[in-house]
Amino acid sequence: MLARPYRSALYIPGSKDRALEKARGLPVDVILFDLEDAVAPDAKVSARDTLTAALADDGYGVRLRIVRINGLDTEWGAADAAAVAAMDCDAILLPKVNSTKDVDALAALVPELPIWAMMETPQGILNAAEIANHPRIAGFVLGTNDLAKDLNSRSRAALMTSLQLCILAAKAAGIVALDGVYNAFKDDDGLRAECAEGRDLGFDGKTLIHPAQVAIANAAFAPTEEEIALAQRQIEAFEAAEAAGQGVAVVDGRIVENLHIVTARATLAKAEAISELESA
Ligand SMILES: CC(C)(COP(=O)(O)OP(=O)(O)OC[C@H]1O[C@@H](n2cnc3c(N)ncnc32)[C@H](O)[C@@H]1OP(=O)(O)O)[C@@H](O)C(=O)NCCC(=O)NCCSC(=O)C[C@H](O)C(=O)O
Ligand SMILES: [Mg+2]
Repeated sequence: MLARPYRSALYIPGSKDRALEKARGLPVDVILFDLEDAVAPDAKVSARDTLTAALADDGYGVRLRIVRINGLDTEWGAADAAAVAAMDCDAILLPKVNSTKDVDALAALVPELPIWAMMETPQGILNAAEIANHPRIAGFVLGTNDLAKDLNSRSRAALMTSLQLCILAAKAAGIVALDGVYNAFKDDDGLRAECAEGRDLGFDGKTLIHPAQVAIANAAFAPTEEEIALAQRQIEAFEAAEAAGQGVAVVDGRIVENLHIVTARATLAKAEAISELESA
């Protein structure tokens, strides 16, 4: 069983039939079916039924299906959670998680599904390590719009400490971390640059708001052909060095040790997982 890729995670308003239909044909790794911010208050209740029916019809193939509910402190949250518990989906996403108590509250309502946490409040960021270690938590999704609002910040640079705290917490706990959305959905160059930055920081993928963003994220978070070729050469060189009783190999003038082989094997496994997903 290969590790699943998380390069692209597209939000789809749970109230929009056309978008729910369109998503069945999009090459995304993850779908974030939204009942929260993408759905207007007067459509919140009917969106539950729309989404339940869409998921029952299926057609989403191997994509990971995650449903974002409204907060449990809202008038819709508890009923959303009960509805999602009965939906045909893979995980539930809780917005504005401040502490493990919020996760406990959802876990009590939804006993089976893995829980993902929106990391988008100052309190939540300060509690990132504890939240990541909660036994029901499977992934973090950065909510950079809410975070910028609460911090009264005006640039991505100002969010960097928060992004990195979440990545540290996620890596230490062995869970997935997805970067926030890029709001200017017609600015491909800007998205490409932000995806590259997110990849360099260590995120597993990027959350998206429009189908036109999918290919850019998929390319940015996949190993490049050069990275794959280098990983193969590193493994070959290291195995040859080991056979000759050496603990270190040299490739392209750089040392290659056991720890680099761990990264090289992870690169190949990710490339294989992507290839398997795309041919499914
Ligand atoms: C941003 C949009 C409102 C733009 O919509 P629209 O003007 O309709 O776009 P297009 O006409 O270019 O759409 C072309 C076709 O693509 C389909 N479409 C559009 N968006 C999606 C989507 N997200 N998923 C699936 N399909 C989509 C349209 O139906 C058109 O199809 P067709 O009829 O075949 O041509 C819109 O993209 C949108 O609503 N996006 C989602 C917004 C959203 O989910 N927001 C909430 C999540 S972001 C967030 O909350 C972040 C976080 O919490 C934080 O704090 O940061
Ligand atoms: Mg948000």
